Amino acid sequence: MGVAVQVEGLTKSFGSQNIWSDVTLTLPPGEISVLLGPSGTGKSVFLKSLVGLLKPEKGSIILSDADIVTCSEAKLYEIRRLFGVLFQDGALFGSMNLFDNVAFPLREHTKKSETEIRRIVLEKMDMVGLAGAEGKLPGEISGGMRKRAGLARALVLDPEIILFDEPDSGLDPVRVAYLNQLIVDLNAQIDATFLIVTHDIGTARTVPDNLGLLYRKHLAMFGPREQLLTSQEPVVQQFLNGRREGPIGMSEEKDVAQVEAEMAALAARGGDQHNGVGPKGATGGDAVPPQLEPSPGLPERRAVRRRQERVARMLHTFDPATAAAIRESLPPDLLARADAGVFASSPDVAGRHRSPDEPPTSVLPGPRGQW
Ligand SMILES: Nc1ncnc2c1ncn2[C@@H]1O[C@H](COP(=O)(O)OP(=O)(O)OP(=O)(O)O)[C@@H](O)[C@H]1O
Repeated sequence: MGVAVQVEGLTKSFGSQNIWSDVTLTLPPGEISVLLGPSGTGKSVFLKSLVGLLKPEKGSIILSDADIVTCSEAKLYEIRRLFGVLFQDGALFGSMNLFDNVAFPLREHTKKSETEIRRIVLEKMDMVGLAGAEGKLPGEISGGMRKRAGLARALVLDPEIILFDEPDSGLDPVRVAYLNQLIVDLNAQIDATFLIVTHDIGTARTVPDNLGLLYRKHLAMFGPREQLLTSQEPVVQQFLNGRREGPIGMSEEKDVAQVEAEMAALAARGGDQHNGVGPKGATGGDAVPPQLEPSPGLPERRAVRRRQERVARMLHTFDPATAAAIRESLPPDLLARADAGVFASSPDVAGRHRSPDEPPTSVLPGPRGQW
């Protein structure tokens, strides 16, 4: 099973430019989480902080009993081996064929024999659907295949956490659909903790167990997918529906009067309509579409039952819309226990973005009514 990553009070600046402050969330072990946010809100900076490539000034990132922010270089080197990272372009070496690209971490970081390396590389390339393409150069294959090769390389050291930086970038919608299925299939096979940064709303709606949104230098919200998909927060609704009307402007936030006028016009038109990126948003129709399941023949995702137990414990803390959506995902035994109040005093709310005592729908600090 993958490990949990507990981020607490994380703050990162470059000189006088604050990127984000006080980011607190837990990536539950083995679950798939998606982090959304307008361009430039620091999603990539967050990923780089998780692997210790950037040092936040404040806060902690705890996994496997170590704090990535403050641990020694030697410990960081050890911890990094728990991570696999899929960079945006696959980050392949152009002069090496796919076999050598995928074998690279094994040759760099292990003392395995070439026979063993060959077995592992072929197994991982098969897992990502690239069997037979070992001899190709990155320049000879499509963008989708390059992503798959990058993913195979991210898998070779058997990571417990995999970070995906915009896996859908540059891919057509069909390739994105295949890649999303591959991500879910891999999660079922290896049960590692996944964090995906994406702008793709269809991915955000259908792939993850948990969703988060970075906005205005803070984590606006992070929680079970149902919490964001049913959220009435204007910024969350605007983002998940990919529309212009709302607090998020072209390059900065808009003023209150403009947002109010836009929202009134939107309501007059009947709210969010189908926008071609998936089922309707929170104000209409199916706000919480079914989550992608592993392909036939693959094992069930072990994270599913763990997550059901986790969210059943949190059920009493959610607003009615979120609780109703979560109830639909729970098996009868857990529902019965939740309704009997068995979990009511449980402190276990992993995946929260704030303390258990605060309402889970609380969002950004900031002047009331600004968005
Ligand atoms: N090494 C660095 N030094 C200084 N500033 C940086 C550095 N890395 C990132 N930044 C700044 O941090 C901000 C956030 O960048 P980041 O790439 O994390 O955003 P993002 O949310 O991933 O954006 P996008 O969705 O467009 O990929 C940007 O203003 C960027 O210029």
